[in-house]
Amino acid sequence: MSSDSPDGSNLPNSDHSNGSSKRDAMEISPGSSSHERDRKGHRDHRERTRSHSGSPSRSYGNQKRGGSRQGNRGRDRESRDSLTPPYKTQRFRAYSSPNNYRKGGGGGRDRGRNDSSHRKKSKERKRRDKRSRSRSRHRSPRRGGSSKKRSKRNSSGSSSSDLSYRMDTSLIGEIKKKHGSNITSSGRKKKSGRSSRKHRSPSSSSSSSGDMAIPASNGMNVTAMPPPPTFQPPFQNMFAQPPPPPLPRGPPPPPGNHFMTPPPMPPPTFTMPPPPPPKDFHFSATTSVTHVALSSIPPPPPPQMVEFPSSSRKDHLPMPPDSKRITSRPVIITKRGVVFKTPSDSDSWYKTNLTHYEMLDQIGEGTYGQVYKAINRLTGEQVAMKRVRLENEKEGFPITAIREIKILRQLHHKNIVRLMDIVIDDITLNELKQTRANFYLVFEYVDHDLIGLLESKELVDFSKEQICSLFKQLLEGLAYIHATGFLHRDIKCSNILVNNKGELKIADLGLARLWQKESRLYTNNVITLWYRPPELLLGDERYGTAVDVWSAGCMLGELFTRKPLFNGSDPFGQLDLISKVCGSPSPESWPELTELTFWNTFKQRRSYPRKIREEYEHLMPRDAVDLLDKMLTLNPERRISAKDALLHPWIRNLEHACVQPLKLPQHQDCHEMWSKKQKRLARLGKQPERSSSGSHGSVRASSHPRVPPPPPPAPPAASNPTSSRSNGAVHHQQHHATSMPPVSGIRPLIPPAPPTGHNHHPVHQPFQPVFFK
Ligand SMILES: Nc1ncnc2c1ncn2[C@@H]1O[C@H](COP(=O)(O)OP(=O)(O)OP(=O)(O)O)[C@@H](O)[C@H]1O
Repeated sequence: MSSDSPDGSNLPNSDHSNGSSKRDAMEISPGSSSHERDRKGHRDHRERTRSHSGSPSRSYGNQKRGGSRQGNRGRDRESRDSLTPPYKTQRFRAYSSPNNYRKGGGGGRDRGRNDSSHRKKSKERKRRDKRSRSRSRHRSPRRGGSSKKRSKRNSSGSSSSDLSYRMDTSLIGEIKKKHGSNITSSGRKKKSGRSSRKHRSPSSSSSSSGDMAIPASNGMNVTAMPPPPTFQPPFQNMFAQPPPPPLPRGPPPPPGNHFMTPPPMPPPTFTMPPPPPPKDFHFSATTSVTHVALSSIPPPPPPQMVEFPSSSRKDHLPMPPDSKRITSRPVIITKRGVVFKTPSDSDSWYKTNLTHYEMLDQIGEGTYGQVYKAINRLTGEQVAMKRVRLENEKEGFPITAIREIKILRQLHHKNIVRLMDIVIDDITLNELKQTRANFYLVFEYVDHDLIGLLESKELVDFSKEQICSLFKQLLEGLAYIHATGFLHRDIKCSNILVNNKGELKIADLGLARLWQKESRLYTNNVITLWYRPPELLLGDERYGTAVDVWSAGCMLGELFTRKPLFNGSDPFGQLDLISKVCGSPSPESWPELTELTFWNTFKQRRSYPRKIREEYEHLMPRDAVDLLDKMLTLNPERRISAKDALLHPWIRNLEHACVQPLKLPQHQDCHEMWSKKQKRLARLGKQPERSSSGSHGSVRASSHPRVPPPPPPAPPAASNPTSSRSNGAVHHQQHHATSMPPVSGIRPLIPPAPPTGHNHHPVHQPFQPVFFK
């Protein structure tokens, strides 16, 4: 049985504790004063002594006299009744002042026993205890404070009293908290009166100071806990009572009355004058070594007052726009040791909240929320706001969003979409605790995405040079991502944005992650199926930047053909489609193939020859086909890198400035969601709607002449699934346009709730990027 547990949890065995708890529960009433409790303590001790010396029945005889209820303190006390005699002595000493102990504790007052041996024993114990007490008073703080030593010194009274004292103090605080401060103060003062005067030990003095220091509202206040009785502060003299002022001397006695007048009192003398307290030392009743150390720490600088644009809502911003805080993290060091400078534009972060944005329309539906077009009311700038739904409280902030934020903050390139800010629902901090807030990633607004443009054949036509220019931009962005040590892992047309100036931006880095060659395994379940490379389809988990190059290669073909190259409906179906054009994978050209998980499962009955050139020569320039061939190499080790692709003759020789500017629809923003909606309407035989975002909402409507809506796109050829992307059976099925009312005037700030029954976590079909490595 361990008797020295700091929290006392393992003090008694269960039987004893139960019994004694019950017993004690009947002894002390909640309103009983500590004086009463002290008396009870004496009684207890007497009873215990009796019980110990052979009359157990009597030890329970005082049940009637005591109160009825008691909290922890009583339980703690009672729970120790079952302990061995030495422990009992300790316990009792711990709970009673030495004075009380002398009065009632030693057994000498046990009038029920007159045998001399017992008296002798009691006296001996008393003496022993006295010695132990005097020893403990002079013990150094270290000894007294060492729990290790304490646990060894099982019979040492000081350690136990130290422990019990702490418990006692905190429990008193608890009781005070429950019943008011008048419960213990008086009792304790009374109890410790004599002993405190006599010993002036920290324990005794702190009993009163402790009472005063413990606020009634917080009984467990650690700082208010007085030092243990055996604790001697290092600067003991500093804590000595200041000398009393010399007594006022009266006028000199008249001569002749000397015998009547008492001699003037000499000023009190001190053998050791109290030294002045050290500089910067703030005395407190609980001062200890720790406090000395703390006081030597320079105080923190005073908090800076920061001006928020909207002071009423400033508390719910993720971080205050304290410029000092932003400049305090000027560089980001990645695992690879790549150092990025924090961009200068990050200074503008966290300076806005949702009230600063006017939501115009929904333009996209993402994996973890909707994307809205909005206008910054302060600057008039158009932005795209990607809503991050906190659907599941347990899951917290989606990891994909965290990754996207983290990575985008490190990527700064003209061909990568710029993350401008993060804002939160316009709610107070209290509301935030109760409800699930929405976070918004604020991006620069880009007018179109590539899928929206490719599907709007009537509106957009690309020349070969324009495609080359776009593709070069894509490669530049991708080469940058790879050079900085990241994999995008979701390159596809809907994630490639193009603005009206013809600038391409890579978006959606929700699946991106840091990549280290040969370092570890990554999840295989990434990249939308149609853009997924063969190594992933065969279960490779040690892939690299080549996966993005394959996806980009698929996009190159798609830019010319305006339809997806390989639109399989499952991984093996996808692999089959790839094999028909790129040839069947074979260990001859790809030796590592046999090590891949699904290689044995994927047994092709037919072996297909490679025929990329034949397939695309008539659709693309020869050089472009050559690059396509290099990018769609089955063996990832032999696949061209993004960096090398930029050196390919078809790309290298292109000058962006020499390319005819893209003629993009200014009246209509072409995003995937809008495009899908048009197709749906066309299928239903309805007149296609103009997207509100296309006219830039009500804000910019007047600046753009309205043109007649474009004719509905031709219905998809359902018979041939590979003939058109718009078959839609597999591709981007997850993007359901919500029925947003057309914009008329300023839209409400809070975006509409997602439609009921809608899958809030649309995923790339048919795979679901759930697990990340
Ligand atoms: N900065 C932007 N400007 C304009 N439109 C954007 C912007 N960002 C995203 N979009 C539109 O929103 C759509 C969805 O955005 P995004 O792909 O980033 O979300 P997601 O949740 O990652 O979607 P997914 O599940 O398809 O990966 C895009 O296809 C695009 O049409």
